[in-house]
Amino acid sequence: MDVEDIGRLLAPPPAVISREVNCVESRIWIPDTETAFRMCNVVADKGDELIVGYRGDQGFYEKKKVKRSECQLTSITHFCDDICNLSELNDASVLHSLYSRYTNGLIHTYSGLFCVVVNPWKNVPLYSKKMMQFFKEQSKVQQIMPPHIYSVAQLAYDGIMNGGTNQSILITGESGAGKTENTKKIIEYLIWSARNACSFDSSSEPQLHSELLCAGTALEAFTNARTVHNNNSSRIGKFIRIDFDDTGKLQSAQIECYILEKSRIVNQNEGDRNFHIFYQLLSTAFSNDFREMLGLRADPASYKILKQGGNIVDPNINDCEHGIETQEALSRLGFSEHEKRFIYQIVAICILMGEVKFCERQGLDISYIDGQNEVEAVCSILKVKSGNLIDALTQPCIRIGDKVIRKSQNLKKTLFSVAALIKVLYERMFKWIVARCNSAIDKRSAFTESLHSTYIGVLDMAGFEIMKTNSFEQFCINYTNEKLQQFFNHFLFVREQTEYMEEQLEWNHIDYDDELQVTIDMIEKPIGLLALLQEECLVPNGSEKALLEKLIQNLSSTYVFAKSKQSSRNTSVSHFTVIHYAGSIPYNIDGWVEKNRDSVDQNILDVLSRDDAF
Ligand SMILES: Nc1ncnc2c1ncn2[C@@H]1O[C@H](COP(=O)(O)OP(=O)(O)OP(=O)(O)O)[C@@H](O)[C@H]1O
Repeated sequence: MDVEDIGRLLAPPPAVISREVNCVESRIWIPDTETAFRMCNVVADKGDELIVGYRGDQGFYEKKKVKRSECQLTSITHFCDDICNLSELNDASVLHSLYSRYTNGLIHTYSGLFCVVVNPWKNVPLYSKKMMQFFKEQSKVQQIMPPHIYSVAQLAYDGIMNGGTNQSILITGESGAGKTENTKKIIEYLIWSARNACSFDSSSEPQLHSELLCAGTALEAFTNARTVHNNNSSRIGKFIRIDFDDTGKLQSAQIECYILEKSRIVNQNEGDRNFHIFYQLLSTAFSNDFREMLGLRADPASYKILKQGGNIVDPNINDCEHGIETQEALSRLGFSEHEKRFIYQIVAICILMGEVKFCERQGLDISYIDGQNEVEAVCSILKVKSGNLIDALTQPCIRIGDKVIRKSQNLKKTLFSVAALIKVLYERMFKWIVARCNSAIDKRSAFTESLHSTYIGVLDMAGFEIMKTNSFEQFCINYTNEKLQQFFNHFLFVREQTEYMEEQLEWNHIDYDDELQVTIDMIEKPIGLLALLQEECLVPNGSEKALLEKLIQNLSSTYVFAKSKQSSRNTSVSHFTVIHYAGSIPYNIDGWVEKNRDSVDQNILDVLSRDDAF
C-alpha cells in the first residue's frame, strides 16, 4: 500500500454528499424502534403533526403520522471528518454521520478536539507501519490530519516536541467500546515515533520499547477477564506515562493502576469469568507436573472460584497461547524463575482456598473446617501451619481489656474472612508485579537529573457498565466515568463556547457543566452517597439496611437518586437507582459496607507474615 492508496482509504466518498444536498428541504429524521432514527420525506404538514412517507423494510412505500417535536432535521453533509461541521448538530445527524462513515470503512471521526472511534469488531486495514509513516508525513505538511488514532498520538508527540509541555490522552467509552485496543495502538505509535527519532544508535532504547509492550501483556493476564460485554475486559484503570527526551527518544515509562476489581477473584456474575491468569495456569501452557506440584488439576470447571459465571470456555480466548505469552513477557521483564513460580503459587492458593469447605454447628455461632486436604495444600505453599490458619479463619483472637482470647465465629463471618484472605493475597501479588514491571521500565532516576524530559500520559479506565446486577464495583466505575465525562464536557464544550464568546459569534449560551454536576454533587456532597457510605463503615455494626435508609432519607429530594421499585418480572434485586450521564442504573446495595471497608482481619495477616517453615 503506498501513500496514495492510504489517502484513498481515508477519503470520504463524495457522491453521497451531493445526493443529500439536493434532498435536505424535504427530508427529516423520525424516531424508529429498530434503527433509532429513520429518514423520511415530509408529505403533509398538519401543524403539530407531520405526515411522512418512507420505504419500509419490506420495500413498500409507507406513510405515517408523527409528532413534529419528535422529528429532527437532516444535515446537508454526512461524511465530514468532523461532526462539528454537520449543518444540523442533532442526535440523528451525528449518529447517521458516524454510521455512514463506519459502513464505508471510516471508523474515526473528529468531534472538535476529540476523536470518536467506532469499534469495528474485526481487523481493519488501518493500522500498519505504512499507515504510521503516512501520519508522520501528513503531520509535517497538513495542519489538520485525517481523523485517526495515529493523528491523536502524533499531535501529542508534536506537543512535547514543539511546545515541550506534557501531554495527556484520555480514552473514554462504555465497556467493550475499544479503549484498551486504542490505548495499545497509541503506545505502539509513540514507540515507533520514538524509534524513528533516534538517528544515532542507542542500545538500551529498543529494550525499553519491548519491555513496555511486555508490561502491558503481562499485566493484562492479571487485570482482564471475560465479561458479558467484552471477552477481554479491563477490570482496572491504568495511567501509562511515557517519558521522552529533547530529541523525542523514549527515556522511561511507568504504569499506575487504579481500582482493581478484586471481588471478581471470589465472585463472578453470570456469563463472566475470573481473571485470565487462572485459566492460563490450568491450560496446556503449563505442564501437568507443574500443576501437580501446585496441587491443581487441569479442569477449571471443577473449581468454585473459576466456574461461578458458568462460562469457562470461550472460543475467542486462547488460554494456552496467552499463558505462554504471559510467561514470556514476565521473563523479558526480568522476573526470575523463582519469582514466576511464586506468582503461580499465589494464583494456586487462591484457587485452592476457594475449595476449602467450612460448616457451622447447628444453632451455635461456631464454624469448623470440613476436610483437611485443600487447606494442607494451601499451607504447604504458604509455609504456615494449617492449625494456625484454620484458627485465624474460624476462631480469631480478640482483645478484651488486657486479655487476648479466641472467639469462635459463625459460618458467614468465616467465609467472609476466607474471601478477604484470597483477595488480599491476589491484590498484594498484583501490586508487587506492577512494581516489578515498573522497575524494569521506569528509568527516570537514571536521567532526570541530567536531562530535560517531557511525558505523554494515556489514561485507560474501565468503561461505563450496566449489568444485570450492579454492585459497589459498578458504582465506582460509573462514578469515575461520570467524572471523566464531566471533564470531557468541560474541555470540549465549555472551551469551545468560550472561544465563540471571545470571537463575539452569535451563540445562545448553554450550561454544559450543570448536566452532570447534579449526579456528581449527589455522590460527593457533605451528606452525599459517599459520605453516608463512609459513615456507615465507621459506626459499629454498620449495615446495608441502615445505609439504604439513610440514602433514601437524605438523597431522594434530588431527581438523580430514587428508591428502586421492584417488579415481579425483575429477577435481580435493585435497591436504589442513580441517573448517570449514560443511563439510569439500578444498584444492589448488598455487601457495600464490607466492600468499602475492604478490611482483612489482623489474625489472618499475622499468620501470613509468619514463616512456620515446617
Ligand atoms: N480498532 C479495533 N480494531 C479491531 N477490533 C477492535 C478494535 N477496537 C476494539 N476491538 C474489538 O473490541 C474488543 C473490545 O475492545 P476493548 O477491550 O479495547 O474494549 P474496552 O473499551 O477497553 O472495554 P472494557 O472497558 O471492558 O475494558 C476487542 O477485544 C476487539 O475484539
